[in-house]
Amino acid sequence: MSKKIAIIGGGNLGISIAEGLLAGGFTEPGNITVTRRNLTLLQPLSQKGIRITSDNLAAAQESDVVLLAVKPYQIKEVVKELVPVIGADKVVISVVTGVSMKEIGDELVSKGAVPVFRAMPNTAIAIRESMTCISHVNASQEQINWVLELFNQVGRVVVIEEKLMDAATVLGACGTAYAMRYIRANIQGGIEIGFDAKTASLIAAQTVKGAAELLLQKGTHPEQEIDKVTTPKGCTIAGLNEMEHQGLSSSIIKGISASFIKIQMD
Ligand SMILES: NC(=O)C1=CN([C@@H]2O[C@H](COP(=O)(O)OP(=O)(O)OC[C@H]3O[C@@H](n4cnc5c(N)ncnc54)[C@H](O)[C@@H]3O)[C@@H](O)[C@H]2O)C=CC1
Ligand SMILES: O=C(O)[C@@H]1CCC=N1
Repeated sequence: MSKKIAIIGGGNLGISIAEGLLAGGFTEPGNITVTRRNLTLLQPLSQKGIRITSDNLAAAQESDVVLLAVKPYQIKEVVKELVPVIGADKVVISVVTGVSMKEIGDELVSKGAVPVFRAMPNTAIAIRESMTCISHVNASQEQINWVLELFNQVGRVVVIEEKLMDAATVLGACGTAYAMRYIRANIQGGIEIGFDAKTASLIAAQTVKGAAELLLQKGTHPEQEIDKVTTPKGCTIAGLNEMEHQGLSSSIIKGISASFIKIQMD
């Protein structure tokens, strides 16, 4: 029988997850409940048959899987609220940045060995192109398989040690924003060299998508693919070297480190 899923915190990510599960046909709309305090922004989900409510307790009680998608500073209050209805028969999945499975488990200690997962997806989950990193504790192989299948439905998934979860947040979740900024810079450059914004956007986005698919489908290394493009004395290497002279790779590496340090500090 299909599991019922409660997404607690229907914001950017919570809504994207609900949309991705629906788009992939992973479960029927009626098996998904999304909660937030102000329901107005959840109306579009409701129109697709997803249940919406501001009642976290009822949503969790009626569900087999409780997916926590609130902000880090909100999670302890939410988990405390849900303690009466969470037990070892339920699966808790947290997508909350920087909050460990132990911190969540400690709030549930009175309920025994509750299966807790951490999942770090990104907003591309809405179109089933997420990269999701998963860690877990107290979970059976069946529960692990189900959670992996859930996130496989909405992109690619990899199991990691929890100690890498902050790094996963940066590379795999913040990474969507980094990629968007790179694409936007290409659009700005494209306009400067003559394209209208719409054409520049199409070319820039598809070119980045194609580059990523080359790596994902062929399993090659970026430098192998770069060598196929950089004709000797050609225009590509002239532009690429100028970007490196301006600090392209170094700025990205420093930015990733800055995001990581921010998580570690919070
Ligand atoms: N946005 C992203 O790309 C990613 C976000 N995350 C993590 O996911 C979590 C959510 O992030 P966003 O969706 O961006 O934030 P958000 O602020 O858009 O969503 C949080 C939602 O939780 C709701 N909420 C707060 N307290 C609540 C309560 N007591 N009961 C019910 N709902 C409540 C808020 O109304 C809001 O809609 C954060 O912990 C974030 O670090 C992780 C990976 C990617
Ligand atoms: O920026 C943030 O804190 C969250 C975590 C990853 C994406 N958004």
